[in-house]
Amino acid sequence: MACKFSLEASCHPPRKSLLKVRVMDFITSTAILPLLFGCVGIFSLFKLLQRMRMKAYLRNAVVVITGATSGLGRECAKVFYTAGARLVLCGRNREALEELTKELAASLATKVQTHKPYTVAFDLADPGAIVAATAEILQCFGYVDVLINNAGISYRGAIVDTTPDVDKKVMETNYFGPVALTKALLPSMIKRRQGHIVAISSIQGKISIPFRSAYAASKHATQAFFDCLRAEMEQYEIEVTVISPGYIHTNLSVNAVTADGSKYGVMDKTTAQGRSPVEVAQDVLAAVGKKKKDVILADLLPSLAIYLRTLAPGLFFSLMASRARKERKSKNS
Ligand SMILES: NC(=O)C1=CN([C@@H]2O[C@H](COP(=O)(O)OP(=O)(O)OC[C@H]3O[C@@H](n4cnc5c(N)ncnc54)[C@H](OP(=O)(O)O)[C@@H]3O)[C@@H](O)[C@H]2O)C=CC1
Ligand SMILES: CCCCCCCCCCCCCCCC(=O)OCC(=O)COP(=O)(O)O
Repeated sequence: MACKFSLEASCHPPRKSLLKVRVMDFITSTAILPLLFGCVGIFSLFKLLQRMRMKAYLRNAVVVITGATSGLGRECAKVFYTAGARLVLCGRNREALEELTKELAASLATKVQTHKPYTVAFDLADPGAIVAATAEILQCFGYVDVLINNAGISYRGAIVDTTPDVDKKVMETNYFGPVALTKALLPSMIKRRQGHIVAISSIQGKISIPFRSAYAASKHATQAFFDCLRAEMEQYEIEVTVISPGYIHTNLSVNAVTADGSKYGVMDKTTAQGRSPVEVAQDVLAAVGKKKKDVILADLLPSLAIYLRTLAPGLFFSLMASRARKERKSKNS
């Protein structure tokens, strides 16, 4: 048998192409090619099955989305609607919810059957309103398959200037509200031994940056609560997904509250340069469909910062202190 690696040609091709010829020869003469095709085939089949399972999971599922009036929540409404979910859209602005419902109904038909969303307007900072909203949802649908705790408010300010009322407002909206809504829906999920709770947290649920104390605290608390919930709900087969995005191009910074309680009203550069909420909503849909437990949706730097906080906290704290100095300086100049 001829050895494939011997140099047979009398006219020597250049070194690089010779190597190419040898590699190609090796691939075609061994079992590598069928093996490669086999692996690609198995991988594609796995992906196809995963996609099919994901679609079946969300089709006709009762999905409650808070903060559906704008930004990420609005885009989540669109992707879950297109996936065939039976939506319950929540927010404080009833008109914006109705407008979104009309927009969804007018959107192009998809391959799956879509359902007219149901809307419930309530304030997450009002515990009584949460109880009433839950009762309304359960009376209408009987159960909830997926709860997406997306609504939230951000904050900008120095700790020394911030009134306790501002700290409370941010914690009520971002932490106590979602916790109360989740607890109100849990008994029916436990009874069915089925359900999925999603929390839209933030990179700031993993690391704290200066002048975001109330926001970062509320998101750290969110991460902690839903991590505990995941462990406690495993026995009932209830899924818990915590999603931590980096900057998204929404009105979050415009709607942020400042140290004295007034509206910040500015579209920050970081927010404006953030990811498109349409793309982030697609990632949320995929994370829910794949029943992921903890997902970071951010660029390399924020993701590395999380590791730095754990592996070299001293260095991370110095970087944050320098960031605070710089921010203070630019504000005073
Ligand atoms: N944009 C970003 O850079 C990032 C955002 N996130 C998170 O994504 C989530 C969505 O924010 P995003 O879309 O960006 O911001 P938006 O300001 O566009 O949306 C916030 C939503 O929350 C709702 N909301 C606010 N306060 C309350 C309340 N008291 N009761 C009920 N609903 C309320 C608002 O509805 P309404 O005013 O009608 O009540 C609105 O629909 C938040 O949890 C945020 O922390 C995470 C990382 C980055
Ligand atoms: C090994 C090298 C590591 C280098 C790490 C350097 C440290 C860099 C710090 C990066 C900080 C990133 C902060 C990201 C914050 C973020 O994405 O927040 C998302 C939000 O929730 C936005 O809300 P906001 O109201 O603050 O706009």
